Amino acid sequence: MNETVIDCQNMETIYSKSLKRPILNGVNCQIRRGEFVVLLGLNGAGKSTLLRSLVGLVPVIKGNIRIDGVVMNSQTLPKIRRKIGMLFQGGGLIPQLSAVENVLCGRLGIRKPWETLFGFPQKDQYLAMELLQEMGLQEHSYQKTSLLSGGQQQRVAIARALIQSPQILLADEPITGLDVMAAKQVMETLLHLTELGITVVTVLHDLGMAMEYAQRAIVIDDGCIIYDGSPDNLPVQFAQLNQAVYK
Ligand SMILES: Nc1ncnc2c1ncn2[C@@H]1O[C@H](COP(=O)(O)OP(=O)(O)OP(=O)(O)O)[C@@H](O)[C@H]1O
Repeated sequence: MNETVIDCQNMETIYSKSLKRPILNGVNCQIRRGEFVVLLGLNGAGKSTLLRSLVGLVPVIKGNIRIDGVVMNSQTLPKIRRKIGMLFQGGGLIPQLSAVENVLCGRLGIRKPWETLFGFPQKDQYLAMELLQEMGLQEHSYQKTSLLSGGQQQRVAIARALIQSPQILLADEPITGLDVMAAKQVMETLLHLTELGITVVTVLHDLGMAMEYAQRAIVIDDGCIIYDGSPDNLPVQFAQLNQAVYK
């Protein structure tokens, strides 16, 4: 479990005119297989940008990113993306489709167009049902996702990411807007994935959840990592951040 799967070396992203600096500047971090890492920081710090840069959605100007030992560039990006599942802010489900149809959408990047012309192969459908069962959503499989609760929708989104069999799952604020019980269910699901060897990196705003579930916390401020270590020290880190903001 000591193998590095995400390696950012002195990474600098595109320049933001409004910020008058690169959005991320000199980011160094190494994340191991099966680690559960939370990214924290104030609004606009650069957390989502860091997640998006790991799937090649943000241009990197300096330094490099290695995923599972492979340096990210235009040639390696398709291969790298197949290793990574992404949960976007708000889940990104198609509300008028059922839960199982949404999960199957996760196979679109893997199947060739002709393979899904008359529907998804039966093995994909079994896999989608199996994942919904693992998420405790079996009885909601054929329900439109617009009719599911926020927590249930988030678990459908996790199943959709998992149908690609990713080695890494990146989640952008997966518990925002959920009640405590639903948020805990999502966090427990993510924790369970790390026990299966999947690396989970998630943006959170909830220090309590970060301390309860994550192994490691990375705090970003103004595009730089200002803390990388145990989640137990987070209250101190945030007290310092707040002091700096109100000075
Ligand atoms: N494509 C872009 N071009 C220019 N600036 C951008 C771009 N994407 C993000 N930014 C800016 O970079 C900064 C960091 O944005 P980011 O979304 O990564 O922050 P965040 O830490 O995830 O914030 P939040 O907690 O509010 O979601 C913000 O000031 C944002 O306006």
